[in-house]
Amino acid sequence: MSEVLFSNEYARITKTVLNETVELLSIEHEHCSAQVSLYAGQVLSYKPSNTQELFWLSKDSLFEPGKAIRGGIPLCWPWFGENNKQTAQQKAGNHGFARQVTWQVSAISADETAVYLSLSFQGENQHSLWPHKCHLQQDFILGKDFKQSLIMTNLANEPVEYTGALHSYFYVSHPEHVVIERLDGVAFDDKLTGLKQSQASLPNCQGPIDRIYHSGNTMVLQDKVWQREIEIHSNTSQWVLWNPGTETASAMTDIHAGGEHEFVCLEAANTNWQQIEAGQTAVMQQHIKVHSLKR
Ligand SMILES: O=P(O)(O)OC[C@H]1O[C@@H](O)[C@H](O)[C@@H](O)[C@@H]1O
Repeated sequence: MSEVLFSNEYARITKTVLNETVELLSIEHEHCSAQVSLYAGQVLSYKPSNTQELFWLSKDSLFEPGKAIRGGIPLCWPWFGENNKQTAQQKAGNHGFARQVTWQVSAISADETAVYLSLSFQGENQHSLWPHKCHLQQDFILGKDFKQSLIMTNLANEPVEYTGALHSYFYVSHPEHVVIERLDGVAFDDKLTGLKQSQASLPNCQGPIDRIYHSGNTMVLQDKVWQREIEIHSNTSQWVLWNPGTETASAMTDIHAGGEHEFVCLEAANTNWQQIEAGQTAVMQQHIKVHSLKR
């Protein structure tokens, strides 16, 4: 079942019901096409015209209540990874609840440059470790480039703390053929060994790899076989680089066979607790540009 949500001379946006939990928006514009799930408020696809897909989506991804969708850009919020405030009595799943709730469309428009889409979510008592009242908005500008802002408003009467990430799964020819030279020499915490503030050169992005790099500098992910560069600007303090490698991926039911050879996650993240004062707003954002290196 499909319904046209928006249409003008520049763009057309339709909503399709996938199942009882998941509704998908399909976006068509002269400069790009994209797909966004209202469940999880998650971009699943973005394809600038005349180039290939930017994001990877698992063929075995689950689209079920309480499960995260594997691929695109899941939101890790209000905590990234394991919540270090959890206790034996109060357990917290990985990456918070924002990727498992339903978002609403709050605005859509389009002009010759782009589609402007805003999604929102308001909640309270979503998790015993994070019972606060909050409002989230995601603003997307989908044109020749991809822009995403996560706007977090604290509606509680006291300060709240969050960590988070825009967990982008970039579609690549193979992690072995991907280099991110700008991560060379940047101090990182290695989540696989537990070592903090390590330094090492990064010959490619072959998994297993799971690192928190302490840098907010612009990154360029270079795919030597597909001859494309993905340039990512963010306003966050860390970059998380993740690929599970074959052993871990084979044990994950929502990654299709060999899927780990098709993506590299480079996540714009704030992995240290950030405070938002009562009534105040904070923003995590990324701006992604795709360049072809083909002559
Ligand atoms: O399986 P999840 O919860 O989506 O997490 C995937 C990965 O996400 C990354 O951000 C983490 O650094 C990894 O440690 C984690 O394994």
